[in-house]
Amino acid sequence: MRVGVAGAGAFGTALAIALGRKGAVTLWSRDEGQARAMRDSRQNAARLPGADLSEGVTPSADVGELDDCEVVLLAMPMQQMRAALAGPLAQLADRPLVACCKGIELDTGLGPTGVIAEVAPGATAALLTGPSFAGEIARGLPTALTLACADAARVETLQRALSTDVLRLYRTTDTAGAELGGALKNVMAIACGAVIGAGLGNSARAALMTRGYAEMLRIAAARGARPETLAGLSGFGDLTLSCTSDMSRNYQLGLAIGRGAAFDPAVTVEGAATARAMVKAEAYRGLDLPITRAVADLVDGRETLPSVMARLLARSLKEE
Ligand SMILES: NC(=O)C1=CN([C@@H]2O[C@H](COP(=O)(O)OP(=O)(O)OC[C@H]3O[C@@H](n4cnc5c(N)ncnc54)[C@H](O)[C@@H]3O)[C@@H](O)[C@H]2O)C=CC1
Ligand SMILES: O=C(CO)COP(=O)(O)O
Repeated sequence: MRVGVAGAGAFGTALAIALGRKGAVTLWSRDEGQARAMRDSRQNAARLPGADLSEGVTPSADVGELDDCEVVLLAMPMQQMRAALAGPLAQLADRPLVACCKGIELDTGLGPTGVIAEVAPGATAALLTGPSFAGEIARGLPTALTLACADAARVETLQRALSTDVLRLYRTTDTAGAELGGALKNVMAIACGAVIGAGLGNSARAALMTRGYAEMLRIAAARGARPETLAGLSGFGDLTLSCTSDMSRNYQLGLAIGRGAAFDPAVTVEGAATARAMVKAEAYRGLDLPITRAVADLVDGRETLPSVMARLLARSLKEE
């Protein structure tokens, strides 16, 4: 199956490299200069320096080159996906589209598959998510991910097409669960980074991860997602990775907040918009989301870490 990857950031490039080791992959960048540089150097120096493009990868800025791809991975940030789908990628609306982003859309409260269903209703909407760092995938290190698609037959075909000998995909039809796990773990990673950055300790981080997971389960239940999906790679797995690794950009933003340090606003940090989206979304009104609300307050500078911590610690004692 010929694979297209739309979006030549760190993750799109890493997935193209992994899949390009077993077949033909078109890696589409919206930037002609970047596509040319990748063709010439066989690297993506801007987003994934040091990783060689594998043999099967053809970089291109011509969206027409995605036409003969039977499946296209959408590897741009969550808040950019709607515009990309409605714009240059509109011609791909008749095939499986696999979102590779993690987040909740700020304007609508939808996850990635919800946005695909709205903008490209003729496509099969799927999601690839789970614990993985682009640099490690590009190096061929073993990685397990969740592939979610409501169409039970289609998800099996895609699972075979997108797995390799070191990239092991597990499948589920619970798209809501998979997208919530991937989106919300980023919010919790910001919270954990802030606690570590401020020197509040590993015990506090473990508490935040656990109570954050409880919050994720409450949100999942409100959206009709299956709790066992949250316990899998896309939820618990990715929560563990992002809340404990300083390779995570969401965790790094948290560290900067905790240390009172500056953070480059150009870095892709999905958890900030997701925290805002969760607080804003009508569907979650009335849910007890203290950590998500705290992260939204922190990233928007409405509250300082000491006052957020004081608020969390002053909550009434309750049953676990
Ligand atoms: N980097 C990683 O290790 C992982 C990233 N992800 C997810 O992948 C998604 C993308 O992240 P990264 O690749 O790391 O970000 P990145 O910052 O490295 O790259 C984002 C890319 O998206 C492109 N882009 C933005 N808007 C676009 C549009 N409208 N049309 C086409 N391309 C567009 C940019 O030009 C850029 O190349 C995020 O949702 C992230 O959570 C998931 C797992 C691992
Ligand atoms: O999603 C990721 C790990 O699974 C990458 O994390 P960051 O986006 O926080 O870097």
